[in-house]
Amino acid sequence: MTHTAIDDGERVRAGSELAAFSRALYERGWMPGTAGNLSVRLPGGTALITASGRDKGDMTAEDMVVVRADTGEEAAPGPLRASAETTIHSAIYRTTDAGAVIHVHSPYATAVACRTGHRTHLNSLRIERFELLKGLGLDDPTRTEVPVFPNWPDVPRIAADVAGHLAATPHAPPALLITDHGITTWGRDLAQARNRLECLESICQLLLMAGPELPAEKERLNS
Ligand SMILES: CSCCC(=O)C(=O)COP(=O)(O)O
Ligand SMILES: [Zn+2]
Repeated sequence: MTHTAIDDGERVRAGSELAAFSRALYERGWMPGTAGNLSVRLPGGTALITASGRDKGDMTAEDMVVVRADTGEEAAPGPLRASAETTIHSAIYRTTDAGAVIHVHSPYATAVACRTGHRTHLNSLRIERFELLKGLGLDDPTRTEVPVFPNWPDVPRIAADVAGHLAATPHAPPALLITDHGITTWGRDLAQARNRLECLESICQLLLMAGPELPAEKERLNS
């Protein structure tokens, strides 16, 4: 099967699952005002991703676009445009074995991304000791460094940063933050990516409740 010949039954099944996850994440308040995007890897080097600018609380299987998994190029002409952030999903599919990617603007992770990130440099959020780290599938579940990327207006530039970081960091956690923007997680399927997102959103809530300064923030303030 080539990347343009997607089995229609598979496309509708995957599209229905994407739509259901999107509606559920919207209901939690994590995809306000059309924010966020989700994708799944499909056979034949493709991926299915949410269309750009749609109300994420009102998605159906028809609101999805087939793209090339490795580049994000739309696989066939059609009326819908793929998410404006498709290249970030492609960067993850190119450099990991992820089967699904979720990006949301959930409040606690986004607040931590705002306070930890740098406008022009890659930073990272060190997380230690939280029991919820065990939900991320890490080699060492006692600690991790979640990268925090600059929110370049040119999305492919964010994607290039992400691809470079993941290619150079074999034990990177299945998650990233974009400062002033949001959080992205991935896993073998949407359920695993969503569970990892829940763990990180909860950890970020706890970090914000635990003290006035975040670890990376302290370093940044002292530098
Ligand atoms: C109103 S949110 C601005 C764009 C964004 O950050 C996002 O997550 C949604 O973009 P998409 O093109 O996937 O709708
Ligand atoms: Zn976004």
